[in-house]
Amino acid sequence: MIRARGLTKTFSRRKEVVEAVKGIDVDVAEGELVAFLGPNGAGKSTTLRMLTSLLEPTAGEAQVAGYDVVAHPAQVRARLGFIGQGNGGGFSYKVVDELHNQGRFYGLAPAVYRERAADLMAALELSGLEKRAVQSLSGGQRRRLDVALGLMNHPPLLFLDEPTTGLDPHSRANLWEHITAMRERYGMTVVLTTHYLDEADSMAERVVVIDHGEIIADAAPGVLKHEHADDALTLVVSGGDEPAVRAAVPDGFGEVVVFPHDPSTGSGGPDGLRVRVATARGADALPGVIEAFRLAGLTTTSASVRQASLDDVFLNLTGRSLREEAAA
Ligand SMILES: Nc1ncnc2c1ncn2[C@@H]1O[C@H](COP(=O)(O)OP(=O)(O)OP(=O)(O)O)[C@@H](O)[C@H]1O
Repeated sequence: MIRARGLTKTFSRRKEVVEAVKGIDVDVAEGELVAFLGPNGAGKSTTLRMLTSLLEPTAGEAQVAGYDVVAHPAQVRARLGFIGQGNGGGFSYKVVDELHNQGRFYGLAPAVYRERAADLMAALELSGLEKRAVQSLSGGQRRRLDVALGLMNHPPLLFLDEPTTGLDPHSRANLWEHITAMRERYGMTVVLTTHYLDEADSMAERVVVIDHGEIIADAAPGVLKHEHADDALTLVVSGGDEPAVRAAVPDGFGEVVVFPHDPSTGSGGPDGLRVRVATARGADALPGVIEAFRLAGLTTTSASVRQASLDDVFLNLTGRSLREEAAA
């Protein structure tokens, strides 16, 4: 559905030159749901705008839905829906008029756009809001209207630029439910950008991590975490000192950190130690560590596994925390 090679965008303004996208190669197969994940300014929107033919690349090429984005922008646009960061709906228009106008824009016959608008309003829980002015909708309703607008031409490919930014967690989850339902219903390929790590992790089948205009990783979230980050086991042990604990950790594990245990915050007694062990597949590895400790005469009084996150992946790849950058 998408094939981009060496896609590049350089903005020049006065003396400032910004290399927003630095020669990315990316393929998206029909039916995939792909999230572009990266910090602010990474180049996600610029990439999307090139792939939707809204912005001409400085170099490189991209075929989208079978057409070259530079040579055949009209054919590309006819085959995609694009939901940008700003709200598409005109503020004072009524919801239903917005949808009908969109249908007219795509050259649909009145009977067709009326039926599609009614259908999409029902599917996206907008029924009853037909006559409401767009400006009176809640943030979540506005975003669902944006999705409806993007789907009026029944596109085989849908692009969403940060669809859930600014929504509360409930509205974000709700919008995701609708996006996945719409995708199944229309068999669409979906490409979106986000800087919400949890969202990319739980919802996307494939995550393309983009930083400083370059793709630095591209795989399923589980694969990224397995390849680029470790789970962390935390055990509280007693019956031995730090050297004994370190010696008891079996070979093949990652970094081992030993802290004095604070008995006021958990089990282990006054002589307990808190041990953090980095490892792949933490849940599977934990029993082996507990058994190795037991054989070394150590007693494990509590244990937990923290699974690697996409933030760990980003941190290991870039030395920076995406979570902290997003918060900043
Ligand atoms: N029209 C423009 N003129 C000059 N620089 C631009 C322009 N558009 C984007 N940029 C710059 O290109 C870089 C990439 O921006 P882009 O909007 O693609 O990032 P992003 O990953 O989508 O970020 P965000 O999550 O904040 O939307 C940034 O440094 C940005 O300031």
